[in-house]
Amino acid sequence: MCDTERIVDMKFDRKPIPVTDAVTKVMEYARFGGTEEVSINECENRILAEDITASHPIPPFHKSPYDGFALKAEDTKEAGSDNPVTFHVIEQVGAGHRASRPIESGEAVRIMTGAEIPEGADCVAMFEICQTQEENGKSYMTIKRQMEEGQNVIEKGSETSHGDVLVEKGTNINPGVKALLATFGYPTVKVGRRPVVGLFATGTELLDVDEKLQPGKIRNSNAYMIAAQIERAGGIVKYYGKLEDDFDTCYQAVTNAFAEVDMLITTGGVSVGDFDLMPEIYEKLEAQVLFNKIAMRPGSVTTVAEKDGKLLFGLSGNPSACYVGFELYTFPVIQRYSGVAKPYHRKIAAILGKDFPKPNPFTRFVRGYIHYEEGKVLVSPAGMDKSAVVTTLANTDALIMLPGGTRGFAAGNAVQAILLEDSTGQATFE
Ligand SMILES: Nc1nc2c(c(=O)[nH]1)N[C@H]1C(S)=C(S)[C@@H](COP(=O)(O)OP(=O)(O)OC[C@H]3O[C@@H](n4cnc5c(N)ncnc54)[C@H](O)[C@@H]3O)O[C@H]1N2
Ligand code: MOO
Ligand SMILES: [Mg+2]
Repeated sequence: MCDTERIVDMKFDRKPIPVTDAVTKVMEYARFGGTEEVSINECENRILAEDITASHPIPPFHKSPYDGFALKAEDTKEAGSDNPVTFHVIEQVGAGHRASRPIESGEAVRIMTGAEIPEGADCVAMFEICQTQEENGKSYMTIKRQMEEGQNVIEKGSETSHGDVLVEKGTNINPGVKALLATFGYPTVKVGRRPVVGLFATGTELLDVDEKLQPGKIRNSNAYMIAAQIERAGGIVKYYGKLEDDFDTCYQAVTNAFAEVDMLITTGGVSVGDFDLMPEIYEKLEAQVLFNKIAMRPGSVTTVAEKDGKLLFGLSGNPSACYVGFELYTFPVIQRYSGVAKPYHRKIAAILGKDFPKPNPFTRFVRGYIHYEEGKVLVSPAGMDKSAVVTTLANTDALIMLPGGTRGFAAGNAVQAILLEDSTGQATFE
């Protein structure tokens, strides 16, 4: 048998594997990309590579939650509506300042929100319940209510103690995490490196976004879509442009790019057509094909190969198949590289919002969107459900995962929805 016949034979000899097996195979080659130190100003949506530990208690001192007077509660024990008790106001303390001396019985300090409670004081009476007067150049304050020890005092360490682990490594840095980094004095933070993900679109039919439509041609939408998916997943896009379906050009371009990136994505040319060149390219590259057929729709032809520990993702050319293939197989690899503790998209139980009567011989990932009704989470198909469809994707933020061997679903049925725009994640695919 000559080489061409052998390759052609291999092309058609594809054994579909279950989705979970495909995910497992890919993740065997997914690795953590190491760490780097970034400024607090540039760490949004990066992944913590160190635990955030309280470097001091919060608050770091007993502090006042109100503007008022700090005093000894004991001094108010006789106070009542008919029995005002008067205090000598010895000084005024704003946030950022401290009282110059401890207070004595009968004394009060005018204190502002956020200021340290003076030594000797054990409560704060809000301005609203106090009356003030001046006499002979001295300030006095009168109160007609009893105060309790500890009243209106935020105790040192009441929020968190020194040494508490507050955010674990592997967590996405959101605005709240940034607040903690600043609180505990982290001008820089250790995060996971982001992978450089190379990207090619293949297909002689592809036009650039600024080109006029021509007979038989279409604009290259997958490159823009995948670039945005890479960024949404936390990767750095290295777009190499589009390639015509010519073996030597494609082989050379893929070989060169593969050496420069942490992983490479191609779209198109993975099926069995005369101009589907990717199978031959993997062969010539001597890459190990992990799978080239998956028991799923869309994206059954999604192919993943490995060479020297790096992954090549051969995503389908059909836009919906390409989109789904990325979210199932490339997304968790990018997440793992970046150090995300839970690298898979979060899957939730939801109620199907519209009928989906199509039978599902294989696991089907219907592009859908989440909505809420009467406190319930619903997910509805976003539109036409064909592999070649592009328009439905604009309205997609979830994939409705319908098991193989089912005969269609009706509105109201319980289904599983894979959330594409939720950074919580989950530790396993299932
Ligand atoms: N005889 C068979 N034919 C096909 C099979 C099969 O098993 N046997 N599988 C079908 C399935 S399923 C899919 S999915 C497609 C996969 O095709 P390829 O991945 O080889 O992609 P292409 O042939 O290059 O293109 C398919 C389709 O997508 C359009 N396309 C390609 N690139 C882009 C892009 N960057 N932006 C927008 N659209 C793009 C292309 O024009 C084609 O229409 O194969 C089936 N065939
Ligand atoms: O791979 Mo194709 O997308 O199954 O439709
Ligand atoms: Mg094809």
